[in-house]
Amino acid sequence: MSVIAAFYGGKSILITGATGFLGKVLMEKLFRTSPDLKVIYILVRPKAGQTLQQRVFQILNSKLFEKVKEVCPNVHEKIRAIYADLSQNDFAISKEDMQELLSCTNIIFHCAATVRFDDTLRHAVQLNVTATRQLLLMASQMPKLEAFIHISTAYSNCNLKHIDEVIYPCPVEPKKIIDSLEWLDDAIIEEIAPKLIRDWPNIYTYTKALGEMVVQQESRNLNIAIIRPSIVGATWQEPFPGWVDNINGPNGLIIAAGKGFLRALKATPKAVADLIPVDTVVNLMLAVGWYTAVHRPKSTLVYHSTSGNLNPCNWHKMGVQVLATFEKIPLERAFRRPYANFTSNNFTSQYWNAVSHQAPAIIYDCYLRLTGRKPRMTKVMNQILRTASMLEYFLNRSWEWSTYNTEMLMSELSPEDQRVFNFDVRQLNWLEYIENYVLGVKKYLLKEDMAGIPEAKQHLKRLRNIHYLFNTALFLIVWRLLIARSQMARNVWFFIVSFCYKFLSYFRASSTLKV
Ligand SMILES: CCCCCCCCCCCCCCCCCCCCCCCCCC(=O)SCCNC(=O)CCNC(=O)[C@H](O)C(C)(C)COP(=O)(O)OP(=O)(O)OC[C@H]1O[C@@H](n2cnc3c(N)ncnc32)[C@H](O)[C@@H]1OP(=O)(O)O
Ligand SMILES: NC(=O)C1=CN([C@@H]2O[C@H](COP(=O)(O)OP(=O)(O)OC[C@H]3O[C@@H](n4cnc5c(N)ncnc54)[C@H](OP(=O)(O)O)[C@@H]3O)[C@@H](O)[C@H]2O)C=CC1
Repeated sequence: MSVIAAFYGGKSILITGATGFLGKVLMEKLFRTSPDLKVIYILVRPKAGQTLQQRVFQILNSKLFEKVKEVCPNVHEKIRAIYADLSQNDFAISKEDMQELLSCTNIIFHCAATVRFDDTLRHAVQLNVTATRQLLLMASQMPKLEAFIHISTAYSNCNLKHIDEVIYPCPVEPKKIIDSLEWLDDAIIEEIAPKLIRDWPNIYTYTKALGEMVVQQESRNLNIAIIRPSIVGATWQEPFPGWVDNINGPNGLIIAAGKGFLRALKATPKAVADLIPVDTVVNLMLAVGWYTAVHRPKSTLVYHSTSGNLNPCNWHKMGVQVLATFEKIPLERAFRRPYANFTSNNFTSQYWNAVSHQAPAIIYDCYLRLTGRKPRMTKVMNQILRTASMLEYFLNRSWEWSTYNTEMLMSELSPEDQRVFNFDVRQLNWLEYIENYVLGVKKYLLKEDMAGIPEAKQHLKRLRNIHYLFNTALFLIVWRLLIARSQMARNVWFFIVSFCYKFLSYFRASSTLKV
């Protein structure tokens, strides 16, 4: 019997960010392994014209929750969606709902955040810092609270090379930033943002670092732990391999590569690709929730959920395997054949951008114009290149994250818990994982049918023929122009033709002699 699964039985659990990538996998695992839990409160806002109930209905009826429905048929009754907007005062939660949350919650998993790298400083601080402070304040008024688990990121201190499982101070106090944002106008905030974030690469990682400081400063007597995942990828094993549902991080790049839009990337081939499967992160979160509540460590413990120091993979290996999978299982209606080139050199990268990305997009848009359609490829290409350039910082560096706390926790688990809540990334087979990941992107994110694979392969063959035809035509045109304009080109051409002629004559003569 799993000790951790039993621990969550009968508990009231509050999850923020439950509609996000990590949040959904967390809920799924909780319902599947502890179907006798009392209730999961989720703080949700209406979005994209959907009410709270519609959003919950959609999640529970998704493929991800298929297994849950078998083990926990009354899952609908155990989930309680509470209207909340984390960027508002008191989260805009009604008095009755707040009362219920304060009096009943046993465990909090705080996953909500804005993960956009280019968000405004005001919004990112509101979500990643102020909302964390507000939630801690709420937590301090919860008499039954046993543990508060805060999800940060392994990149919150990416301005350092070696990162320990400790909270590092930020140069400016979070409180000072929160206070000043109250009276500064947006234009001034955006002007001072680059000065504030200093050597952090973007607003996201900076505000996540501030969020950790807030956790440390406002922890009062609470049992708190911080989890820092690196780049969270598709599921490894549970509930099934390869599940993924948004275009963040690697996912967008995998699609862009598979569709033949992205054929080169400014990345250091040997740099560590620190991906961590989402189910591994969730297993660690649940183990940390149990450990923090039951063992009550004296200080706030930080746990790294990373793969680089235990089972490293690099971008080259990852890129090669992504391409190998596209050979077997191509995406439908590709723009060009998938091809990949990792380069860390600025000049080469700009060359590839011009030749492999911008030129084909312009040519295709000309074709669309000529055939009376609206050009769109240049816009799509620019968006992909913008995203790729935002991720460049992470593709050209390696970090060392120590994992003492994570390994200590692993050794504290019973063999059964180590199996049910496995977060030992040493057991991960990268080649298999990446293949399932790419397959998952095709099936669950792009919703492409496997029956369409033969047609997709046929389409790639046609693209290859077009490519050869195009290159031959280009060569002939360039050659014709050169011959017409340059005496030297004519001389070279004359030399090549006469050399070939002499070689053929010699070959014919010698074969006649042999006979
Ligand atoms: C030898 C082999 C060589 C191979 C060579 C090469 C080939 C390559 C082979 C492949 C190899 C694989 C390597 C993988 C590398 C991975 C590196 C990852 C590093 C990650 C580090 C992460 C570290 C930190 C980790 C963390 O700690 S946390 C999480 C990380 N955070 C992020 O990953 C957010 C980033 N992104 C943004 O910050 C924003 O995306 C931004 C970028 C500003 C754009 O922003 P923008 O241009 O505005 O575009 P969007 O608004 O995003 O969307 C644009 C359009 O897509 C639509 N759309 C948005 N969503 C969705 C959605 N769900 N579902 C459906 N559609 C959506 C939206 O509707 C809009 O459509 P439209 O309206 O135009 O029609
Ligand atoms: N994905 C990754 O690679 C990594 C993620 N992390 C951390 O993990 C956590 C979860 O990330 P992930 O699941 O990927 O992110 P998602 O973007 O998928 O999910 C973010 C969640 O936060 C919610 N949210 C955002 N703004 C508000 C708001 N104003 N009010 C209420 N809810 C809000 C979203 O709700 P809605 O659906 O309504 O938008 C969504 O549920 C974050 O803290 C992130 O920093 C850390 C390392 C890597």
